[in-house]
Amino acid sequence: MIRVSGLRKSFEGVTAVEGLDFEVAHGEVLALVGTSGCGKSTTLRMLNRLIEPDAGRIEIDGRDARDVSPDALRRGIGYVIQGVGLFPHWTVAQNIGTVPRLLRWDKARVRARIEELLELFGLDPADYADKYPAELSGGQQQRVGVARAMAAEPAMLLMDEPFGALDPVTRGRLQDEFTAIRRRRGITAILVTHDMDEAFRLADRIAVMDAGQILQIDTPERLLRGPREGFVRQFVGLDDRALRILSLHRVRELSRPAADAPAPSQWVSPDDTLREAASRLIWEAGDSLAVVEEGRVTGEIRAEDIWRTGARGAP
Ligand SMILES: Nc1ncnc2c1ncn2[C@@H]1O[C@H](COP(=O)(O)OP(=O)(O)OP(=O)(O)O)[C@@H](O)[C@H]1O
Repeated sequence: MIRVSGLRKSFEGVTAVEGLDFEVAHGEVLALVGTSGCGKSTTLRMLNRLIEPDAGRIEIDGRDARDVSPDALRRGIGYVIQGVGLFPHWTVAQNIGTVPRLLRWDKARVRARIEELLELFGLDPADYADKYPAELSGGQQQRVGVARAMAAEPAMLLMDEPFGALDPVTRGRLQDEFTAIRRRRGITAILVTHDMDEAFRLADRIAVMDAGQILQIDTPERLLRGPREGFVRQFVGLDDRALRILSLHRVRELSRPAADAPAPSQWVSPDDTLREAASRLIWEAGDSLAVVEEGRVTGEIRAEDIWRTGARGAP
């Protein structure tokens, strides 16, 4: 658990962060969003003491960050930065093994962990472990960067635009991998992103920042339904808020019972979002769709239920 209170930082008289207070619970992902220069990266870098705050307190799992040496702190916190920052003269395996080696894990354990992470991120260890960063695509490097940050199973991950500068397909795939790993393992993370869709997709809560302050910190759905200020309204994009709310919910939440049958030609899976189901219903001009798992109908989803979920005042 991370607890930040009264955090401040200025650079030569320019205020970067002004009186930040927030908490991140164990297993929670918090996204920091806001316009360029609002203090997101400075906030992250104070958490791992790459920048020392002018005032305020950072507590990580009950310990004041000032009482832990910067090196020890960073070994316990995975850090992913935009542009990856892999060591170019080290292989993929050496890059991923950096922190475990610093922590003096024995060789076999380091090797096993590297293989496990490469597999988790869809990179076959036999093909990739001994490659150098320059031999990988940008998306593969980015995956290795995230794998490296997670290698020593840190209590916390700080991610600064980890999936930025990728094509939408690769970004989507990495976001899905991150979500899958989170479900399996649990990850406590703070994610800086410029992409609101990414924040809605990955975060449990979102902090909207402006001029070094947090204007509102809330779950994606509460931000969409109740933005408290003009800036937050603008930032979360109210024009398509109904659709954004639908993308936060899954078909399984609204699936009604239906008779067992083979899958018809048009169907959705329980893990599809309501937004995907709505899009398909509009396309098919239908009122309902079969919910299918492993080739059999397991339920039915109705348009009226979906519309109600996206409506103003829905619970
Ligand atoms: N080392 C530094 N020296 C001087 N000013 C700095 C330094 N680091 C950040 N700043 C200033 O502090 C403010 C906040 O910067 P920060 O990088 O935290 O913003 P950001 O929200 O992460 O921006 P972006 O989205 O563009 O990455 C900016 O005005 C920036 O110019």
